[in-house]
Amino acid sequence: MAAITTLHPKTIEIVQSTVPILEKHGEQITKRFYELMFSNHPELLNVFNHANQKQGRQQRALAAAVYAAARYIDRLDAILPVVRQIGHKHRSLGIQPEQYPIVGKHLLLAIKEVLGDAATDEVIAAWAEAYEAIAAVFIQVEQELYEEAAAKPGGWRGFRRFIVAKKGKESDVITSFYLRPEDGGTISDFLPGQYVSVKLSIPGETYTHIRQYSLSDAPGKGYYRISVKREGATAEKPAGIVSNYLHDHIQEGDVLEVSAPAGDFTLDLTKETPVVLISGGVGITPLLSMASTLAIRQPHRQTTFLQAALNGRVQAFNQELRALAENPAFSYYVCYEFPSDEDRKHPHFRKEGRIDLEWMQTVIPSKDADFYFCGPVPFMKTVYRALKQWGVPEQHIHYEFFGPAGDLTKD
Ligand SMILES: NC(=O)C1=CN([C@@H]2O[C@H](COP(=O)(O)OP(=O)(O)OC[C@H]3O[C@@H](n4cnc5c(N)ncnc54)[C@H](O)[C@@H]3O)[C@@H](O)[C@H]2O)C=CC1
Repeated sequence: MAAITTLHPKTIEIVQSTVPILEKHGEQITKRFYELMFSNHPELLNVFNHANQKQGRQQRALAAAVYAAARYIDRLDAILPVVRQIGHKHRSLGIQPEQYPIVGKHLLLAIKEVLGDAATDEVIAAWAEAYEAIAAVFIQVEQELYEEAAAKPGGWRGFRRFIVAKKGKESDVITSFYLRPEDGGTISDFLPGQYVSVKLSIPGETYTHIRQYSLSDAPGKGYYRISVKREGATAEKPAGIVSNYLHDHIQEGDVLEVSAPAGDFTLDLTKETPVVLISGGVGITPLLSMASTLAIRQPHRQTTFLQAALNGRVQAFNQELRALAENPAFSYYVCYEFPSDEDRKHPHFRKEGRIDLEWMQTVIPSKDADFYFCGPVPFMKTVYRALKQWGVPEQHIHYEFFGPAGDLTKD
């Protein structure tokens, strides 16, 4: 476990008393931070997701993480679960200890610039010290994760070349890629719910792109399967560069660079408690891996799977879930927001519209269960609030954000 540096009480006092001021300017500071850092270190654009930058999600996530760490600066062990979650992502991206001082330097420059006179030398020195302590915790946790991933049978560091052994359509918008290592070696096991990072050099793009995709099949099959939604352009964001490239240009026989599996949104297979898996759209991928693993490892464990999709055309893995539902311990219910006449004939179709607590209570046998969910952020907010309202304790609520973490308690 990470050894945590003890800071001077004065430093702690200055940092904690300035958190609210920095928070007020939070996104302005992190936006400026990224601008400054990328102009001095454009090579870091190979690592950071440019789309999340443009939408401001990365800025919000970084601001939230830094200020949370600063609030707990006198007891950093309280934020270790968050550090581990971010550490998994960093490990899959290949973040290195030497990148932390670069981030620190530019973060302080941005704080100085945005706060102006309020950023006295004393304040900046306290933040520099605090940042170093926070970075030390991240670096140590990440080193442990690198070692763990490399030490596993079939494990590796960094990226490994995988051949697309099979490409298959799962719905109008989702396509699966079955990946086998080019070197013909073994691949490490993973926990259902984990993801891999995929690194791509796309013709015409200056920098490489890295994206995380959940593994959608059970472990132990000799391949990794990712299932990618084609991200079309919307009012909020342009079409996804990577997802469209994968759909349109990556074919069977092509090579992708892939990280070892990572992530802490995982199903606890040592427990026997009932499990409820709730998916929205492409958020089904980690949950299907959990359901498929349960079928192999704990077929007797009571499992309820709620699948929300806009309609049958964009609904993925219908056949796989119907096959799983042949097990009497596995109940499967489908919720379509806009069902077609054909969709209404689906044997597991139970609800039209959006998922809500009232319906959840009619199909989920008991709130005494472990709940896992994943889907678009508005969907996750709905599910999270419903579970809280129902009285499900926080430790039984598990969820995963695709991309930078957000806050489900805020609108
Ligand atoms: N965990 C995450 O951060 C995830 C993010 N996404 C992203 O979200 C976007 C949309 O994903 P799609 O698969 O196209 O989703 P979608 O637009 O097909 O919707 C999936 C389901 O969520 C439901 N839904 C949407 N808003 C809801 C709300 N407020 N309350 C209850 N249910 C709601 C819809 O009715 C539908 O059944 C994509 O950009 C995707 O990458 C998707 C899945 C997981």
